[in-house]
Amino acid sequence: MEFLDLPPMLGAAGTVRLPGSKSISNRVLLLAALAEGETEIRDLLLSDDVERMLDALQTLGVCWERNGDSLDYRVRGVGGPFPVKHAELFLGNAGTAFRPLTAALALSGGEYRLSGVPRMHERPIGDLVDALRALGADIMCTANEGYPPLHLRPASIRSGGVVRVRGDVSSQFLTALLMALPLTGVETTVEVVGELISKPYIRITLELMARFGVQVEQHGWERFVVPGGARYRSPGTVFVEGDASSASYFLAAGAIGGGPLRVEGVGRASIQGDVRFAEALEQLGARITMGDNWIEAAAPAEGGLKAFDLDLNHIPDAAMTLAVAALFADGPCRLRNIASWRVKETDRIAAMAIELRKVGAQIEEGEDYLVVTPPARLQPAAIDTYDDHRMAMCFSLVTLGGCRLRINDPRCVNKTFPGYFDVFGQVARAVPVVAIDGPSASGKGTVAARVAEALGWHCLDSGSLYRLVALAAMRAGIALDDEAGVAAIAADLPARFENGLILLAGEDVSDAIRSETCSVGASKVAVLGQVREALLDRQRDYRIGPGLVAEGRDIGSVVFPDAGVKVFLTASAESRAERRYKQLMEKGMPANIQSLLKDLQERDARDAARPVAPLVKLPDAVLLDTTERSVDEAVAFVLDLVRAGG
Ligand SMILES: Nc1ncnc2c1ncn2[C@@H]1O[C@H](COP(=O)(O)OP(=O)(O)O)[C@@H](O)[C@H]1O
Ligand SMILES: Nc1ccn([C@@H]2O[C@H](COP(=O)(O)OP(=O)(O)O)[C@@H](O)[C@H]2O)c(=O)n1
Repeated sequence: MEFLDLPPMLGAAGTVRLPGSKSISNRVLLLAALAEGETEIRDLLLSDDVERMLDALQTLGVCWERNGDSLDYRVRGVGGPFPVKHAELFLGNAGTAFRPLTAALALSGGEYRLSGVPRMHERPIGDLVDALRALGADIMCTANEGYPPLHLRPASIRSGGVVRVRGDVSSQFLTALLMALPLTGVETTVEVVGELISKPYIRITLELMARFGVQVEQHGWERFVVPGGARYRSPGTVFVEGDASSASYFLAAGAIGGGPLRVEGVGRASIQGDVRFAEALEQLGARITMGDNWIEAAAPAEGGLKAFDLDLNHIPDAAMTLAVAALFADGPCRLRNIASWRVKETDRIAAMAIELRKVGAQIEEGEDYLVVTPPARLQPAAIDTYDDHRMAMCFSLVTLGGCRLRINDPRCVNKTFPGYFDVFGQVARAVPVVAIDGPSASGKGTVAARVAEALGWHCLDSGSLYRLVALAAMRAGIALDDEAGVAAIAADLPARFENGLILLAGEDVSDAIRSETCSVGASKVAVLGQVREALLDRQRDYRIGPGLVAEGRDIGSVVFPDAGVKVFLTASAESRAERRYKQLMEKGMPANIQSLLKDLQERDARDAARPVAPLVKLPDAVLLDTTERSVDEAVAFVLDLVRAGG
């Protein structure tokens, strides 16, 4: 499976220009298609769900064109039902395309087949189908009653009167019906059965219908009257607001990661209900400021985020972000009235519970609620995303707790926000890493320790891990070429670094691992792929704020490929042998310069030739040859690179 490894983050701040709203994009496209006249749509969202709608409209005989590579589209409305009367539409997992098109096509007098991905076929549509059947539509659920795929056939529509639709499973059923009803040309009253959920989405629908010339008469949230003789007319140009649900990740990032973090494209003047996510965040203590077209979030003035108990029915999508923000609160947090999560891209309550537990949270899961108790310390984990863009996006916030995280199948974000992880990476500051790689005795350990001290950062001597593995394997009587045996030792190495000492099962082995036997042994176990793999996470755990200086052979290539500064430190073999000789003499350890040189050349050759993680100078690493340079000069050189920002 494809995955994305996110580094631990120190904080987040900056400005993000949001992609267009999915809800608005797909509604505006459908309204523009059904309207009389041409509509210019500016800042349309470019994403999978919108592609599904654009493809479907084209198949149905609606002409549209994109202005070059811009986000501006021109749609030539058909001024009534769709002209193409026979079509098969594949709509992926796009609920915002599937539901409204079902209603519009049911009233278009043609024969249509609508299908999607397997998950789409598990998402209920029965309430909408029932309402449309009550109007006379001929709709068959070809697999399971109440679920896509659907087969629509021409039928005489009994327009007018009252049609009832359930509002307590998905508000998209009501949206779909309202948007399609003007096609009948007759006044129709829609009565909502059950408590309407996600009301703000209905507000978006009504607002956009009004912009296209159809004023729905609203009686509370129970009755809506679509007037007779109403026809959609293009308003000319429509600007798509930024996506308020997508804004939630960045606002939460500002609240968790310091901020201030500003999102542009939504604000006080927004028609999207999810802007109220900002209010929820405010209740957690975040500092929120707002303009007409922007919102900014920063961490509480004092302390961390506060625990919460909130009814989130009005912001079901953005509420997922709060479930992850809860990991940073000062106590258990309750998310209430979120039953609609169960019929979204995945069963989001179940998925959220499983994944939040992976990072250490305690979870209580109910039919329509979730209680999240944050862990004392977040744990790195591989997060499954269930083909759900929001799972992927909201979990990225975990990294703001200084915790690295793997996101499986990260491309699911394409549904609504294709560039999400790049944008997140621009505002979130990764814990910085200086990677120093190079051959034996080139001075990596010495330089790394000095640089780390000067910066006040942590230091990792990765070679000592390979040395420890060799020592532990030799002591356990395991042959150094027994890959599985040595890897098992590496996976469970009882080693600690404390007060400048290196301890193996509590015993000080700082000098023992520097012996020639351990040097040769380390070089041998280092060629084993499984051993390297077993030590990978252990090395990555050293990436802790404010920063890390790590040295070895594959730090810049494998362990921390995203390191901001990469140095390839080297010196001639003769001077390295001489340095190592002096070093051993100072420690009172026996040595012979000729055999040191030979041994060092052999190890260099082994390190450079091995198939896994060989020692190479990467194109993005800066070469530092210290044959003619002192330690002080080498340290100053690296510090200059760090200060210059890599
Ligand atoms: N630029 C340099 N000039 C002279 N001696 C150096 C230089 N860099 C390191 N040394 C010395 O060489 C020895 C080996 O360095 P070390 O940091 O252990 O290398 P590595 O970690 O690359 O094996 C140490 O005694 C160190 O003081
Ligand atoms: N990141 C690393 C670090 C060390 N090693 C191996 O571990 C051995 C000991 O590493 P070290 O850095 O302590 O070795 P010296 O450079 O001090 O001789 C090296 O000879 C390498 O083969 C590695 O393969 N990858």
